[in-house]
Amino acid sequence: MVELALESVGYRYRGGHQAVTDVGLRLGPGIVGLLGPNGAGKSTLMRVLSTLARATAGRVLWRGEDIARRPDALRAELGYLPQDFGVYEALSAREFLAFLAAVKSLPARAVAGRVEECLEMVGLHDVADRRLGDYSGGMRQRVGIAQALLNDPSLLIVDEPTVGLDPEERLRFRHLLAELAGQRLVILSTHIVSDIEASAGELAIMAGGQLRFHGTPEVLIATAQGHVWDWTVPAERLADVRAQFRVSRAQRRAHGVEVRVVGERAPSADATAVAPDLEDAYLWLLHRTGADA
Ligand SMILES: Nc1ncnc2c1ncn2[C@@H]1O[C@H](COP(=O)(O)OP(=O)(O)OP(=O)(O)O)[C@@H](O)[C@H]1O
Repeated sequence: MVELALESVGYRYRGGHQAVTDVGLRLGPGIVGLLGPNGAGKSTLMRVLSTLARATAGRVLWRGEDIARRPDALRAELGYLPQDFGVYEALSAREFLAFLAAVKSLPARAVAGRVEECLEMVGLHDVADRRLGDYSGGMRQRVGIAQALLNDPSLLIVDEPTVGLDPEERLRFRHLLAELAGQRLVILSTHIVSDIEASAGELAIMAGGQLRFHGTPEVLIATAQGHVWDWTVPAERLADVRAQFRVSRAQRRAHGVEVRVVGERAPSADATAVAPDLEDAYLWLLHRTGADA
């Protein structure tokens, strides 16, 4: 049974900075969106879950076993795409994957077949002999996913994979991850709500090193019910409104700027209450837990 359990996990850097505090989570198959603003502690937590850093408090259990005691059991089933994934520019995707498959000790007779399967899965089969140096950002990220899939991992950890991608590549990458989930546990960290909006069945939201929410997007959205308003303001007031209220987005219209505001109460008598979406609910959560201060 694919299960990753975090019990009061904490991580303190050597200099003394407490990056993760008391995180408890139990995760099974499916896509989990790990969402949080920059500096929330996501990357640190991902490194702990990938056995690259050891929790300084609490423990992490993979299939019931402490990963600090038996890191290899998790590593054998882990696919990891770090935030700072780099490729060897002179190699082709096919060569690069074959190289990594050997480094990862895949059985020699299985390497060629598996490399082809992974290229196929990420849609790079037709360009697999091109130099990686000539790949776009999105294509490189797909190579990153392909290498993470080489060992057919049960646990796939992907850290901020859409940073630096253009909107089209971003979309394509999201679709790819959704297709790959199946029986795997995919943990996808991002600070962009739309990255996980369509795919994540579960959300874990961190801010200031702490877990602020864990549950389905629907539950998160329900918590913001009654706290979101549409309000049209003159364009010249926009800066003021932003300074005074939490604005989840603003759209210029012929008669002014339509802003969506989240908050305790209506920003003005002429604002209209509207149904929250995930972006609003995320902003509301950060606000009400004081994480956006
Ligand atoms: N090597 C380090 N030594 C000390 N503090 C660190 C180190 N790396 C990160 N931190 C701090 O730990 C906190 C959490 O950082 P982390 O990178 O885990 O956050 P994040 O949510 O992944 O943000 P980002 O998306 O910006 O990477 C931040 O305050 C960061 O400055």
